[in-house]
Amino acid sequence: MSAIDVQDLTKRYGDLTAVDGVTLQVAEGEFVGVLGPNGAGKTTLLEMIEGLRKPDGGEVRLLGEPVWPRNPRLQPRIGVQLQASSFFERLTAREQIRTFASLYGVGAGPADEWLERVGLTDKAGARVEDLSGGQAQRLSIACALVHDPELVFLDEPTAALDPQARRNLWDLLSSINESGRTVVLTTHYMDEAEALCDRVAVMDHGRILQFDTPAALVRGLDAPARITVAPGTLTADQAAAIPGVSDAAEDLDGVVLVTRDPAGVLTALAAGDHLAGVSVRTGTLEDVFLSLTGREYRA
Ligand SMILES: Nc1ncnc2c1ncn2[C@@H]1O[C@H](COP(=O)(O)OP(=O)(O)OP(=O)(O)O)[C@@H](O)[C@H]1O
Repeated sequence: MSAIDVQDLTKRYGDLTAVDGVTLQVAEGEFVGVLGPNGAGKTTLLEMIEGLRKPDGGEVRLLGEPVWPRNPRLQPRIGVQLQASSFFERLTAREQIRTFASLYGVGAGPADEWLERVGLTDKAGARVEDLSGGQAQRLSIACALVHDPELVFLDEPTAALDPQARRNLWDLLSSINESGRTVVLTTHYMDEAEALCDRVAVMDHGRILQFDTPAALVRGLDAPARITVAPGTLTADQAAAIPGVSDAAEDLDGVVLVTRDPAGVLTALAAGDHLAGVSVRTGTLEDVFLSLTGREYRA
C-alpha cells in the first residue's frame, strides 16, 4: 500500500489552474520533495494532500484512507507543519508545544524533549510572538512531530533559517525519515532536495514535470561534464586537442573543458601533469529544471 496515493488532482482559482491533474504515489518510508518556483502550486497541492483544502477534481488517499471529507482516523497518524501564524496566542514555546501534545494525548515529557531536539530549550519560557522567524519555524516543526506521526508534511521548513540551522534541521529530518516515517516537504532549494530526498517531484505551472530520484533526473539530462583546470595550466587550444573534449574555453576560473568522457579526459590531464586545481561539475537539479522548463531556476 502506498503511504500517499494522489489521482488526477486539480484545483482552480477562477481562471487560474493552480494544480493541474496531478497523479503521484509515495511509498511508506520514502522522503519526497516537491520542488518548484514561487506560484508553481506546491502549497496548494500539499494542502489538498493533507486534507486541508477541497480539490475541484481528483482524489487523495493517505495510508489507504480517503482524506476528504475530513477524516478523523487520519489525524493522529499525520503531522502537518502549520505556519507560525497559526500558533495559539500569548503562550510560551513550552506551553504551545504542550498544548499541541495534549490534543493528541501526549504528555509534557515528550513535548519538552521535542523542544530540546529542535534547540529551543533555552527559549521554552519565551512567548511565541517574541521568537525569531527561524525559532518559530523550528517550534512549528516540533509541534507537527510531537505525536510521532507516521506521515509528515512540511511546507518550506527551512525557508527562514540561517545556513547552520538549515543543516541542523536537515539532520533532524533525515533522522525522522530513517526511523521509518514518510516525509514530504516542499522546497525552493535544489541543494536541499538533492541532499535529503529519495525522490523529487519537479513542479511548475500546477503540473509535475518529472518525479524521480535526484540522480536519475540528472542522468536523464545526459548533460556533459565540465572540467575546469587552474589558469595558466594549459591553453584553450591545448585543452581542445585532448581526445574526448568537445569544447574548451578560458574563463576567470581557468580553462573549462566540456566532455562526455570525464574519466578519459582526467587521465589525459594527469598524464600531462595538468591536474592542478582541477574541478569537475556534472549536471545538477538546476540543469534539470532548465531543461524541463526552458527557464533558469528562479526561486
Ligand atoms: N486562495 C487562493 N486564491 C486564489 N489564488 C490562489 C490561492 N492560493 C493560491 N493561489 C494561486 O495559485 C498559484 C499556486 O500557488 P501556491 O501557493 O500553491 O504555489 P507555491 O508553489 O506554493 O508557491 P510558493 O513557493 O510561493 O509558496 C499561485 O498563482 C497563487 O497565486
